[in-house]
Amino acid sequence: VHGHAGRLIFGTLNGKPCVCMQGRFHLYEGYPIWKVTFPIRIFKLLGVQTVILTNAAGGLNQDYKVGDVMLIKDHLNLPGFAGNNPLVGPNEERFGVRFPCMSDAYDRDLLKAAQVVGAELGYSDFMKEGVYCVLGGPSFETIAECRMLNRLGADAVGMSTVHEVIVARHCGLRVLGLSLITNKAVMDYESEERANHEEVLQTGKQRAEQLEKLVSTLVARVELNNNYCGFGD
Ligand SMILES: O=P(O)(O)O[C@H]1O[C@H](CO)[C@@H](O)[C@H]1O
Ligand SMILES: Nc1nc2[nH]cnc2c(=O)[nH]1
Repeated sequence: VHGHAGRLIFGTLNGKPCVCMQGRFHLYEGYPIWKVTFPIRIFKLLGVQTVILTNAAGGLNQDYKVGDVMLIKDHLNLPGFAGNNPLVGPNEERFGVRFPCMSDAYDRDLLKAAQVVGAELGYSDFMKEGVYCVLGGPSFETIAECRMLNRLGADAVGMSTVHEVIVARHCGLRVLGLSLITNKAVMDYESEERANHEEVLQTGKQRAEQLEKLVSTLVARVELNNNYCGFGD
């Protein structure tokens, strides 16, 4: 998508071997869903154990402000309700089971670790925890859709992440998800606000440094055998 470099960056972050996707594929670009999630399986084959997925999202929760960072505790896969799931088709037994569990999709220890690191960095005021809902896009939501999603239990809405999470969990990767609330979803017919991609990019730039700090500090604490040091004891 415009503004996504489309590169894989290999290196070390705070001493930990990492690969970063500079950009991602989206359903609305016309890719089949298996292609959208293909990089996750490549990461698995490269030996990756933990994935940190980030996104820009519209805030549905009325308590959220633009610039908040929501730790994803769960998701609503709306395209999945209509059969659009990246695991549809013959199951690749090399990666995982036919019917993977999703009630533990977002790793609770990693989420706790992100909260601890966020608090240490002084970010608690803008850190939240909530439910992310994926839609196909590329059109932003109508007012009625935003109201419905909020009633269904979604705190933020976007057009990515969930498919990658499903494939990551299928092959046993641990997942942390972070949504940057780049705009407030319009829920009121009197509102003059209009969702737009420019605001999304602008909010992203404003929080970029703090998000980098949050992720790099967290990565420093993740042990390669998937245990964590410094948390829960
Ligand atoms: O989810 P990411 O890729 O962060 O981007 C979000 O922002 C874009 C819309 O402005 C859409 O691509 C939506 O999914
Ligand atoms: N669907 C959707 N995706 C977004 N990405 C960033 N903001 C939004 C939004 O309001 N809605």
